[in-house]
Amino acid sequence: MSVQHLKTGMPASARSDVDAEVRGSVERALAEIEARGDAAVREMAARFDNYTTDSFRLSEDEIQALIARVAPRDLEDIRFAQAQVRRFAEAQRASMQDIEIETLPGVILGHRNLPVQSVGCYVPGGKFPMVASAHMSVLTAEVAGVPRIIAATPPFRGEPNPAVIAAIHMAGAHEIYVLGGIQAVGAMALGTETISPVDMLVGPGNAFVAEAKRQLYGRVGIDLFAGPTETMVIADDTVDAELCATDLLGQAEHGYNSPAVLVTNSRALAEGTLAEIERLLRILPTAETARRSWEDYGEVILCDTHDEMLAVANDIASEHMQVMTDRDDWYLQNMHSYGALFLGARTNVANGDKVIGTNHTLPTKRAGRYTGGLWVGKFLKTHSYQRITTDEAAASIGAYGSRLCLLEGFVGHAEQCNIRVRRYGGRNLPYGGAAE
Ligand SMILES: NC(=O)c1ccc[n+]([C@@H]2O[C@H](COP(=O)([O-])OP(=O)(O)OC[C@H]3O[C@@H](n4cnc5c(N)ncnc54)[C@H](O)[C@@H]3O)[C@@H](O)[C@H]2O)c1
Ligand SMILES: [Zn+2]
Repeated sequence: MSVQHLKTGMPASARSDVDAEVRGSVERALAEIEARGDAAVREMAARFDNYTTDSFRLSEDEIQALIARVAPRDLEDIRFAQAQVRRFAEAQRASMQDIEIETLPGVILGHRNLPVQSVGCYVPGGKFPMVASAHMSVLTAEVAGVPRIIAATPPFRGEPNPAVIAAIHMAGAHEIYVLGGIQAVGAMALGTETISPVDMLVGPGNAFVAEAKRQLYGRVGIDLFAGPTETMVIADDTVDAELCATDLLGQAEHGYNSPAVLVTNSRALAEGTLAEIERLLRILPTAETARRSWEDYGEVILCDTHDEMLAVANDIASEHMQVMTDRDDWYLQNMHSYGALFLGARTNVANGDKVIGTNHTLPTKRAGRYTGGLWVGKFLKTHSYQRITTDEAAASIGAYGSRLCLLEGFVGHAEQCNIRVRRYGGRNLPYGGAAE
């Protein structure tokens, strides 16, 4: 096997130092919010976002005034994107069925998919006002039937961003708060004097937001670990360096810590992409952050074979996987760990981020090994129920139950079964042996 790095990012030890620092600040900030509620939230909004207000919650009048500032074309585009997200989410919802079956005569087992009762959607907006994240969290929760949906988004350049607020409102949020970072997710999950706590937190965010959600997990549910954006391009010589460089930088611009990785079996494409990236970084208006991401986290990995490329890709489990090869379908069949796949040169991550209809909130930091992205199913809880409808079933399954309880030493449990065997059982048990 020959897998060769033509470019690497910062070493793993430096990355884990960064993680440890974030972990510490989040721990301290959440403890403050828990202890002092709104006062702590207020101080953090002033410190991290330089933002003060009488009420972090927007009134209906404030929401309408912000929406009135959005250009009609922009509102129309948001409506279009939301229609695509809704269409796919509704089809996914329909794929989840409640079931009820008779597993043995007189034994009925079933499950129901029930929505979480209240969710807090984080809509990021420190560096860019992320309009699309509103559809992904709020609208999807709405399709799932969540009765209370609240959303928080940071001020952008000192005030709530009109397009983001419009998208959150149009997606169906019931309460909107102008709050960012740890103070937003902390306040929604822990509750304060003015915000009643939610059952679940969802949505992407920077390292502070993702870590805060991770620490709050257990106290509340979370969708997944959706931290700083990552992208991988898997390409062979069916595509050119300009396309690969564009796709890598397109996502590296998210922040200073967004890994972008090229995996290829073509040395010419690898070297060409490195050169193209340098050229594009001289003209891309967001080059300042994209360059930092590329220098610290960018990688170019040269393999001999597609099998090696597949193994590298599954191991890194990148959030976005753009596949542009002579065998895209083979990758679709064989990839097992990733956030979402983008297949073929016509497809791209930006469409997936903003408009095409699949959810853009996706697992990062290798969480793709154990979860897919946010979807309507994440807002639904699958609860089982059971019912015994005949005397014979109560006695027969009870005989098994009784013996299996005693096998573990649970006499009280066994008695729950025995009392029913005595009450409902005759001597003729249709299955299983009689209790002694
Ligand atoms: N995984 C996904 O699905 C996905 C999707 C979209 C976006 N993203 C990621 O979301 C992130 C958005 O990041 P962003 O920063 O622009 O917006 P953000 O809204 O996530 O974070 C902004 C907040 O961070 C807080 N903050 C900033 N510096 C801080 C510090 N030193 N200490 C404590 N708090 C601090 C501030 O309160 C601010 O309100 C990007 O990293 C992007 O890659 C991920
Ligand atoms: Zn993106």
